[in-house]
Amino acid sequence: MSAGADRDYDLIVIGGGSGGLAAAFRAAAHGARVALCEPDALGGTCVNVGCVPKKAMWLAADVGAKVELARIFGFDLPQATLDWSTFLVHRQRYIHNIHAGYRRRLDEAGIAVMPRRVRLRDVRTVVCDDGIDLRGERLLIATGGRPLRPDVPGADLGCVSDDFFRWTAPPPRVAIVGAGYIAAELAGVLQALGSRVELFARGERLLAEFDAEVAAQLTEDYRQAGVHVRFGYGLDAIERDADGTGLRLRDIAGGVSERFDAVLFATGRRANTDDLGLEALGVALDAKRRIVVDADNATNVDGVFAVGDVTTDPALTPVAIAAARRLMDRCFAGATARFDRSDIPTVVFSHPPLASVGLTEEDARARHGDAAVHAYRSGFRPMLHALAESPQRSLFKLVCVGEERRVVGIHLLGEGADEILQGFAVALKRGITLDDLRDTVAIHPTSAEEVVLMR
Ligand SMILES: Cc1cc2nc3c(=O)[nH]c(=O)nc-3n(C[C@H](O)[C@H](O)[C@H](O)COP(=O)(O)OP(=O)(O)OC[C@H]3O[C@@H](n4cnc5c(N)ncnc54)[C@H](O)[C@@H]3O)c2cc1C
Ligand SMILES: NC(=O)c1ccc[n+]([C@@H]2O[C@H](COP(=O)([O-])OP(=O)(O)OC[C@H]3O[C@@H](n4cnc5c(N)ncnc54)[C@H](O)[C@@H]3O)[C@@H](O)[C@H]2O)c1
Repeated sequence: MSAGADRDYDLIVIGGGSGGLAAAFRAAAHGARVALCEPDALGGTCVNVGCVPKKAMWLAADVGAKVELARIFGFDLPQATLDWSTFLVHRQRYIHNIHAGYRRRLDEAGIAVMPRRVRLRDVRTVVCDDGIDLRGERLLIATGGRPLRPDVPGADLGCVSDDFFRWTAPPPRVAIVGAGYIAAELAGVLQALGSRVELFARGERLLAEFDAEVAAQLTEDYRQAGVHVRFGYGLDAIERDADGTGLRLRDIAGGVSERFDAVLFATGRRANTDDLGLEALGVALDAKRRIVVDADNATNVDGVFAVGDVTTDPALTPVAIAAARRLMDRCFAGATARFDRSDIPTVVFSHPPLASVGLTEEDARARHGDAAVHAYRSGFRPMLHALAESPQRSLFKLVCVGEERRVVGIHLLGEGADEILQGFAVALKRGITLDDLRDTVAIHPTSAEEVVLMR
């Protein structure tokens, strides 16, 4: 460990989000002297404007939908409408408790927290926005990303996901632009919580990275739930109505949409690499201005590392955390293991949720050839929805390769899929075959049993 002046550290972490905090805690646990620089709320995107408040809204929407099912079953209940201001107290109290937990753990770990925005002065020094220099043997950049707006006239009239988390009531009519994770998630939440939602996708499908059939079933479920989904939409501009009461989308053919109370852009994110002084140090960035890291999360500059959304790694909280912990184990505990980026499971918290691990059928065919790929699917109405005669359907799918039918992809859309996948993701990583699944006795009656009963 380095000796030296007060402001010398073994590690300086820039950014106190998922990756930065995980790194700071792990390095300190190995005995390193750590400084963590974070000008905003601890926890970064995930805790403040990402996974956590999003999941809270998803849970509220899910409860509301279940109340509607309960009314169909015969429970004597009024129509479920959420008073957002009441719920937001619960959501923000939960987040406040996370902040307090981090604060306590940082103090206990002896990590110096600098509530400062910083930039790199040289490969061992960062300068805080109050002019103070900090020196570190190693620098870890974990500055995450921010929402990106499309480059069209009137884009500033629209909102992004950060703004969504400041809303205190659902806008009556919302246009969502985009077709990725955030568009799919917020469309479901807003529709279930009382907005009328129209989703404008520029491509021909939702969730381009996910299995096409499963994404098509989600589109169908959304349409059944009342979400208007439009594909092949070329956005040209956002305009405010002459009387100032609403917003309209103009498409590239000159067509003008209906009136909306809010337009929400879910059109991707941009890495926070501006104003960090990276160019001057020669830190390599890709075309999207993300930091290029190797398998060890090292940049091309010795002693400068990066984790999380600011890098080319998948933008998921558990990825940032796992990469950070492995890196710190290597830096400060002599470990050699690397973060294994294969078969990362993920869930889109849509309504119903879509859980996925491994290869889509399309990817498997491209990688292994058509003849080697065998897809198995089970489309069904989950019991809860069948009882209520609600149209929502589930689609579970397995993608297998070779004679032994090794399972290389599991894609689950439906009630409970978010909680079902984790265990099966372990099995997939262990290299199971279709026969291993079939040899496992089903748990009945569940949705999960469909995974082991597929023929
Ligand atoms: C709406 C939404 C929902 C999401 N839902 C999920 C989900 O359900 N599951 C999931 O796995 N992932 C989800 N994600 C993605 C997840 O939030 C990110 O992958 C994760 O937060 C990345 O962590 P990070 O540490 O790389 O960056 P961040 O969490 O963004 O943290 C970066 C931190 O760096 C700080 N910073 C920036 N510049 C500086 C500077 N110059 N000096 C000092 N500090 C600086 C910022 O203030 C910030 O606190 C979601 C994202 C969004 C936007
Ligand atoms: N449940 C989760 O784990 C979760 C939830 C939310 C976000 N995230 C992470 O955050 C990342 C960012 O989410 P996101 O939904 O913003 O990005 P995304 O990359 O998932 O989707 C962006 C969407 O915007 C569209 N788009 C981009 N530019 C456009 C334009 N000019 N006009 C119209 N459409 C445009 C793209 O075609 C795509 O459909 C995700 O990739 C994911 O890694 C994860």
